[in-house]
Amino acid sequence: MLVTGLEILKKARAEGYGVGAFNTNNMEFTQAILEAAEELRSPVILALSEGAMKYGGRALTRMAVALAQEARVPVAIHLDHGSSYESVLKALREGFTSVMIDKSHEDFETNVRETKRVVEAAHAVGVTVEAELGRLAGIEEHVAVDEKDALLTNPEEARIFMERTGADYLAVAIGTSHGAYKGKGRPFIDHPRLARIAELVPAPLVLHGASAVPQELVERFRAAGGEIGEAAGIHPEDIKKAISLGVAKINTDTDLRLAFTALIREALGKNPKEFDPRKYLGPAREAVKEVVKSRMELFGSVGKA
Ligand SMILES: O=C(COP(=O)(O)O)N(O)CCCCOP(=O)(O)O
Ligand code: NA
Ligand SMILES: [Zn+2]
Repeated sequence: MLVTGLEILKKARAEGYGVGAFNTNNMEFTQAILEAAEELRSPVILALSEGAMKYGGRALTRMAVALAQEARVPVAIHLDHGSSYESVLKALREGFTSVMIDKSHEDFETNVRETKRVVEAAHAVGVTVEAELGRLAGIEEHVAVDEKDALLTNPEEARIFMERTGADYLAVAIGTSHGAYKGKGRPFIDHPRLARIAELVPAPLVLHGASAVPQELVERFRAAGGEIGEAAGIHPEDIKKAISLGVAKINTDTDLRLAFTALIREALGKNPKEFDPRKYLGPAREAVKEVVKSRMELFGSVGKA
């Protein structure tokens, strides 16, 4: 059933498990994510970025909303990284049940003002809001303390920010970053900072840049002809610890992209004569579904629907 992001995340934080927000840009990812959720009886958040909205248009948004309504588990349709009030209004008009307004690159007062404006509009139509405070940045070990402070979420600021904006859940910067290169070896996660934020912010917390970038997937991608450098993601133990400290929404996009692309490269390499897209998109879809299921197991959302 189609529900708001807060309906899913409030329960998750209260009961100490995480729920995956998985990005989709097409039919195969959407099917993989929803099938995984139904098979594991897990709530799930289908995340569409502005790039996805541009790429998939009405075909994507109508499919996502319609399938979410028919789903036998709670599903929220979420605008990921909404960059403007106008972009959020478009998502609200498409029937989204969760919207992110990301003004984390602006100064504090601008972020508060813009986020508050989106909260008023979204709440007026029963949709819940994710905001962001702090700069997503992979923090290398040598980075000076004051530089880390400038980038990562300040716990006291987070409390004031949530009280002044009325946002429903908060994306925090604690060392993660988007993409396949999150830092050398085991990327830095500032768990003590997260614990302080969670003490001051009762709302569900959101972890961006949470993909694991597992080495076996990186190797498989390379073996199939893909080129990728020194890739590293967030260690499963860091995800579990973050959930135990108050993270309720965990964003995964890179791992799905790697799995999908590795399988397509393999299928095309294995059979140069093949030109039926179902023969390479189908196996790729299955690979995405397997990654989604393993993430749900890690987050503890299996059976929580
Ligand atoms: O936090 C994340 C994903 O983190 P990850 O990269 O660790 O999976 N996200 O918010 C997903 C970002 C998706 C960006 O999509 P476009 O390319 O369309 O702009
Ligand atoms: Na988001
Ligand atoms: Zn993100």
